[in-house]
Amino acid sequence: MNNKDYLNDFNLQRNNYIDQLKNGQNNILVAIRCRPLNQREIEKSEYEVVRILDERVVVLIDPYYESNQNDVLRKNRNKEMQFAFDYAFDETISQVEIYEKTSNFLLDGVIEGFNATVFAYGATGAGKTYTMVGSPDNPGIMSRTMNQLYYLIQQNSNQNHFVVRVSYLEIYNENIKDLLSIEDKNLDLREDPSQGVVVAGITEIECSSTQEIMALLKVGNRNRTKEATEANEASSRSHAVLQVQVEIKQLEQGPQEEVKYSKLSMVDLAGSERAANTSNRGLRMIEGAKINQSLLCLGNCIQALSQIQEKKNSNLFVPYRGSKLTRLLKDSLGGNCRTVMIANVSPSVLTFEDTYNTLNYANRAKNIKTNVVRNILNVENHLNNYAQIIQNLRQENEQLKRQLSDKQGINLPPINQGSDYEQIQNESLNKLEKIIQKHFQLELDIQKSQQDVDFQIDKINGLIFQSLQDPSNDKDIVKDKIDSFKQNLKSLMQQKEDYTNKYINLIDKRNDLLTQIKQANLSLSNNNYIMSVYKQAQVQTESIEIQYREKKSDNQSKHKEQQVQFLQQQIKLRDGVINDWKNIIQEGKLKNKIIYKNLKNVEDVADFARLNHSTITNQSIIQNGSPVNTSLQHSPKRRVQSQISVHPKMYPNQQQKISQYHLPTRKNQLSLQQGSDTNLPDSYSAHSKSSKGNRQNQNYSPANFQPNYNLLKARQQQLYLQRNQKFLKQQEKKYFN
Ligand SMILES: Nc1ncnc2c1ncn2[C@@H]1O[C@H](COP(=O)(O)OP(=O)(O)OP(=O)(O)O)[C@@H](O)[C@H]1O
Repeated sequence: MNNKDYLNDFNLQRNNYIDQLKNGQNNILVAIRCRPLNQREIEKSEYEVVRILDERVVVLIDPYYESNQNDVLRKNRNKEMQFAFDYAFDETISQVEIYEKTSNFLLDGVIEGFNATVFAYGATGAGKTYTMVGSPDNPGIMSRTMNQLYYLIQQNSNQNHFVVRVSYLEIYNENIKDLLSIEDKNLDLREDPSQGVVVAGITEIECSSTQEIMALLKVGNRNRTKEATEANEASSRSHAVLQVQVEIKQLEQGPQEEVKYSKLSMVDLAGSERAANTSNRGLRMIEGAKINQSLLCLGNCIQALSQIQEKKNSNLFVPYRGSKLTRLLKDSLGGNCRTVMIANVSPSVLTFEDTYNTLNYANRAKNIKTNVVRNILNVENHLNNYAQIIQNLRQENEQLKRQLSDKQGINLPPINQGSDYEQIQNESLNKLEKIIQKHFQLELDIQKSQQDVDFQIDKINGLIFQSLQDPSNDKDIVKDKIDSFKQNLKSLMQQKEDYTNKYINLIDKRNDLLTQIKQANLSLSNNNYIMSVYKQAQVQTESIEIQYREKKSDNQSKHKEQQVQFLQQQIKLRDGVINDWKNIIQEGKLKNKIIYKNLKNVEDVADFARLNHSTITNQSIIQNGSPVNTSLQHSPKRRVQSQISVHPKMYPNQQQKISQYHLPTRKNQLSLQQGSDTNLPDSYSAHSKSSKGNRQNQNYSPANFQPNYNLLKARQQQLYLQRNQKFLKQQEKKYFN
């Protein structure tokens, strides 16, 4: 097989592998990126010990090979070590190419609900941050990935609705810190049954463009823990994790709404160098140890996961809990996740040990069992070619440098050309940043005071309610207590109003801030930056407000529940009272019957009836018959007549007479008693059993005064209900005013 064939073979294998990754059969792609020698390294005339071949093989030349022959530990190392990866990139690879080859394919899965993770691994100064974040002119994987994500979202927006939320955190010395929050506190990890691993209380910002996310990253990166080490002037001492949560909702839903979630994690790991290598002591050394601990744990997890894949044995233990980093990335590494690791190395001879460690680490993650031996043969051929090319380029480079310095009159522009403009911009930026932070700090302070007052108001309201609820409390004591509570409430309400007004004023002033930002005429990137500072602060105050409202509505619903319980008790009480009254009514009805039966004269009937019917004045009811003349309603006694019923069948011709009936005098009461005679059956008769009697007197017979029990009952019930209502009103007044 010639070189061309085996290259084609390589590419074919790689494409197949990426296809398998896309289909979920594999879960990790490992790439190596070797950066160019930096200025310092060139100045020190350091030479390169790394060669990259065919975008796949890394050859590492051991500079200490000869001297190590006496070292027992290093004796078996080869002079040239070869490693094969899915991709290996040399210093000529552009930011866009590296993105397109390693990460672009992940995005199709992300908008389908699959998790994806991209790591940058490597020693300090090897180029991790450059690969992940890049520079404004040459953005790295994070920004390009987000661009593609928003592009795909736009392409799919007619089928799905997407929400993108971003959080940015760092893990420093095994502590998690929110990089998008002003508050400097450690956050906890929690395992949520539906959402997987979550960082409790982290700021999540909904973003709609890459620019917004990059501006947030800029803010976050400023908060990141950095220190100068010997190897890197601005060495990141923490692992930085940018997590992008994507919520995918189908626009046309069936009866059951389906929402997919995916998490895209982009991780810029802390330098993997050994603590000894950077001459670090004390705290720096502890940092180094912690960094190494979590990276080791990450390596163990990756190895366990690849073994699960290899052996098809899902029972193998994955030590996620060994570090915060692996706990956080648990569902990004395992399950439905596709992981890309970009291991960064420096070609310099001085970093040989770090490079060797990095390549071994990456190799553990991706132990490609392809025909390495055959490749090595070809590698050696290539190696010679590459060495020659590099030699040529070096010479060319030196020549150009000499030409440049020989040229008279050409002064390279100073690096800080245009510094006046930059200085003004920076000053404005700093000034605006301070103003924004001061403003939002004030908002936060007012918000907190307002919430404190609100909390006290709720507390007092609760106390009032409690005092009212306890029936055993002495009424006067309760009244005194409530009066003093009310006094407090009044002053608190006043305070609350003052704070609310101040808060409203501050919110109005946000517009002034925005105008100030506009008037500062900042460059586009500075403007983006300051707007993200503004947005971050705004989101923070708003999220505190939302958190408070949620807490308050929780409290309110608890309070409402208490009130409902109390009212339910009241209803029970009322039902009990009504039942009691119903029984009394029943009893009263029976009693009435008995009383009516025992009434001795019409006067008594009238009095009793009046007692029970005092408010019914205009109704004339004859039971089962026609109404009695209602013209006789002047005196209470006459009124009684209108309510007395006579059976129409008994006295068909006497209706008129009855209607003209005048209440009997004392004189004829006797005769009524003696000569009572009616043909009324028992059910209609008030008290007479006799069917004989004088027709003359029958008008005066008590039998004619049949009481309307239904009416009585209705009236009684009406009265009792009125009394109950009055009672309930009194109760309400007592408890709620
Ligand atoms: N591929 C590259 N091309 C050009 N310059 C690079 C490249 N990679 C890294 N650099 C430069 O090397 C320096 C160190 O890189 P970087 O800060 O990315 O390292 P790092 O691995 O993130 O280090 P640390 O772990 O200490 O944060 C930077 O000045 C960066 O611009």
